[in-house]
Amino acid sequence: MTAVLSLEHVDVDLGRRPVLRDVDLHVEDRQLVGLVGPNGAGKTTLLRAVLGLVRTRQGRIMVADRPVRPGRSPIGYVPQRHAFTWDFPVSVQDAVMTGLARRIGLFRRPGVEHWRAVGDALERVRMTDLRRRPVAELSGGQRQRVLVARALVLRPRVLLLDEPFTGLDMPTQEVLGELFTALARENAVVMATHDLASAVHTCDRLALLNRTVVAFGRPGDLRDRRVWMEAFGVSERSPLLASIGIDGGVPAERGA
Ligand SMILES: Nc1ncnc2c1ncn2[C@@H]1O[C@H](COP(=O)(O)OP(=O)(O)OP(=O)(O)O)[C@@H](O)[C@H]1O
Repeated sequence: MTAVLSLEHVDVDLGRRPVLRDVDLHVEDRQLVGLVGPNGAGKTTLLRAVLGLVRTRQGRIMVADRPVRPGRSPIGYVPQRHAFTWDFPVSVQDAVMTGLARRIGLFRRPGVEHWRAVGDALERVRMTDLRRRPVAELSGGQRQRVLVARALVLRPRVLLLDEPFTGLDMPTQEVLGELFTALARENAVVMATHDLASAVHTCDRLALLNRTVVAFGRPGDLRDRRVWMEAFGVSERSPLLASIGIDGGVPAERGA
């Protein structure tokens, strides 16, 4: 199968400092890929490079067989929840409609087809019943769903999620993980996360990033503790290894 998102030999510098080096990553349709690595590994920079928001020094990024173009490639981006203003007096459906603002254009009102796209997106994240509720009244998990719906209104081929589990309790993480699994039946999904247990449990593939892709594979195949130690810069006594079942156990996972 061909990749819907591919990065080949990608280098990115920020402020003249090397941040990403020789990154290779290939994501197929209907794959849920977890992008994991320590603080400063370059996860956000990689997502921003895929969005065309930072310049690559060299290498190639292709989305749906075309070089990435900022704002034009079929990519849905779900920012971290704190990056969105939640105390603004708008309803769930209006917040989701902002995902179409660029397409609708300045000073034009949304048409029937735009409201249909909003309705479809809300249905996919199971928020139809709450569509008229002010966003200020939503829980963290519901807010995450609104942001996902806002990305889905553009009907992207690739969905990028930036730290979707941060600050959410385990039951909410589990329900969201199921949602992302369902979305990955129709889209390629790339999720940057610090939540290793959820990533191992939810994702089809993991990319271990530390300035470059240290390892890529099914969670169940990434059992060599040395690659985790190298990617995260931890010792073999680190609780990180135990938390993902590498320490003697076998990680539970989806789709092994
Ligand atoms: N605008 C910038 N100018 C220079 N360096 C930057 C800039 N933005 C980020 N960096 C550096 O690039 C590196 C990668 O940062 P990035 O935010 O991509 O990592 P991350 O894996 O997302 O980290 P975290 O998990 O902490 O969010 C860090 O060393 C950071 O200090």
